[in-house]
Amino acid sequence: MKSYLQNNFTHFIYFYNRLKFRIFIRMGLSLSVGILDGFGLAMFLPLLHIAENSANNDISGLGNLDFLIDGMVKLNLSLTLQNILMVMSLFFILKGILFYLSSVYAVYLKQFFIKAIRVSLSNSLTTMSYKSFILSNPGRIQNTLTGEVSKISKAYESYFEAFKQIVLIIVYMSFAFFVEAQFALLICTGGVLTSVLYTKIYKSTKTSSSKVTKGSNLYQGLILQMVSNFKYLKSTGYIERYNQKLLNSINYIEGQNRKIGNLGAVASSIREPILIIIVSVVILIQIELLNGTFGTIMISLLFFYRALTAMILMQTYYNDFLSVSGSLDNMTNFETELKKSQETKGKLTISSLRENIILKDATLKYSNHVIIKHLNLSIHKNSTIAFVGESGSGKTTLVNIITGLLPLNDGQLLIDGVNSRVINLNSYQQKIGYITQEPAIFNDTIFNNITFWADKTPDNINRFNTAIRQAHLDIYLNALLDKEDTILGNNGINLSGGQKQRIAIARELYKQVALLILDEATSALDSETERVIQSGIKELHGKCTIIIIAHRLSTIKHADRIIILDKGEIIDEGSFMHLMERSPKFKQMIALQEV
Ligand SMILES: Nc1ncnc2c1ncn2[C@@H]1O[C@H](COP(=O)(O)OP(=O)(O)OP(=O)(O)O)[C@@H](O)[C@H]1O
Repeated sequence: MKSYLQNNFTHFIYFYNRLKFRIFIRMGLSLSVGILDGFGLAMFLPLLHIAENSANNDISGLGNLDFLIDGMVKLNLSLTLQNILMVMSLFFILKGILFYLSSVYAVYLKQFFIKAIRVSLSNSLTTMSYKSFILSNPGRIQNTLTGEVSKISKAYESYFEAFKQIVLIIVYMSFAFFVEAQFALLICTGGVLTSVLYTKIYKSTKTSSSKVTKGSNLYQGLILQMVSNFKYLKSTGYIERYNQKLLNSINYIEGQNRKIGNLGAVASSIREPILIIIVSVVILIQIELLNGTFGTIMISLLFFYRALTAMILMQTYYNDFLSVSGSLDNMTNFETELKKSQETKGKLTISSLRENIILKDATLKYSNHVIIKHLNLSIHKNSTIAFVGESGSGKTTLVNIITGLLPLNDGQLLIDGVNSRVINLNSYQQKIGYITQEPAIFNDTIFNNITFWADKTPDNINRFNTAIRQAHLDIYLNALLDKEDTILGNNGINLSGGQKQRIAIARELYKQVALLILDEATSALDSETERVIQSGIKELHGKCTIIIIAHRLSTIKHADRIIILDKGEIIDEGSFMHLMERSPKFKQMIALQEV
């Protein structure tokens, strides 16, 4: 019972934190609708009396609701059939108006709630630290931000509908108690006894709901991997085997969904027969054993009919809520994890790189595994520096530190002498260009891909054309029917590897970055294009700071400095010629490449 209450309280707090006082406005409106409905229904009793005994104007039997009759008398309304019908209609008209307001407010609140969640999730994802991101499950992120949000919408809807029905049950029960307390008490006892039956159904529904959410997270992960590895899976014939994993996952999720559906079917089909049996037994007791009067029982029954309908609805909505409550728990945990995964935000904004980037005694670990060890490095503005070393020596990690993606465990990253911890990293990263082996291509036009959705002003078009020329994309672009408005397709599916890289290079040239990272950037280019790009980069030599991660040592001949990394440490550095002369390791690397 305690955990039952705790669970529901947790959910209420979750909703309250996002809706605040609005929750109570919604509840207040529902309550008012219920009360007006009760008043309207209560008018049936004097109506019954008039019908039974129209000559005799002795109207009583409303129990504690007699004040309604008194109110009419005070307003000088004689208790005629017309007046009673008029007052009753008035109550129902008012109820209709409030019902409308309540429904409109509920729609507004739902939109408000879902929008707040979507905005908060996308903001939190934007400011999530890179380290947390690489340790997280992409399937879960995808599933939570899309499918799960829709389920949360359903959870919200059913939770408040159930809540509303509870309010109505309380209102109708109170009216029934006012009219005939003994009868009401007997029915309630029966109601409480049956609710024990439902506890088990609720519990199983909740368990299955959590399993559906976990299954969906896994399923989304599998889909994402299938899409990104589609070519490999297809060309190797592994796709059928991989598809079997998807099918297993689908079977699991749908098995749980079927269980939830079956439980719902059991719950809703036994509900009415049970309730009718209770009411019948209680009527018999009331009339046969306790000598109750039929008139008051009829009005009580009217309220009970309303209360029982509300109870049936409440149980249906509550079961609906439980069927998606796993999503709500998942969302709560996900939001908490996202909060913990936020990058630390310095305040100082950077407008350009003025002098240098310095690493002082830098150490970075993954768990307890030291990847970069007490490394010292100074990169001067507008110099070109290359990182070389065997696979796994820490080149990419080092670049990730320099770009502020990975915070150091020890030591300092200084940008123009300022510790990166006090810098607003986003302002620094806005000055960085990054060209990787797998360039980021968006399913949009060439213009938008390169300018990152800039307006087509004459100035921007000029900059775009210059970038296109420098990246040697002009011949390709001119041959296209839609020119710069050509859509590139998902992940640049319509492009060759070399074209993708040239688009990526053009984007960074357009951006006019202060620091350009080339991570094996020319790997997918043919020799001629590579030569052209190299000359483009050479053009940039001295105009911006360039860091190159290259396996092909021929591409870094013109770098000002080459840093040789081994197991996260700098083991040598110097110009190409310099290292050729004195570094056996470098000579060995060159020799291996010439083979
Ligand atoms: N997310 C991670 N969790 C744990 N260890 C990691 C993670 N990412 C990288 N590493 C480890 O850090 C070390 C350095 O990796 P890094 O990618 O920097 O090497 P690299 O020199 O760029 O290699 P390559 O030339 O193959 O790309 C490797 O031992 C790698 O296993």
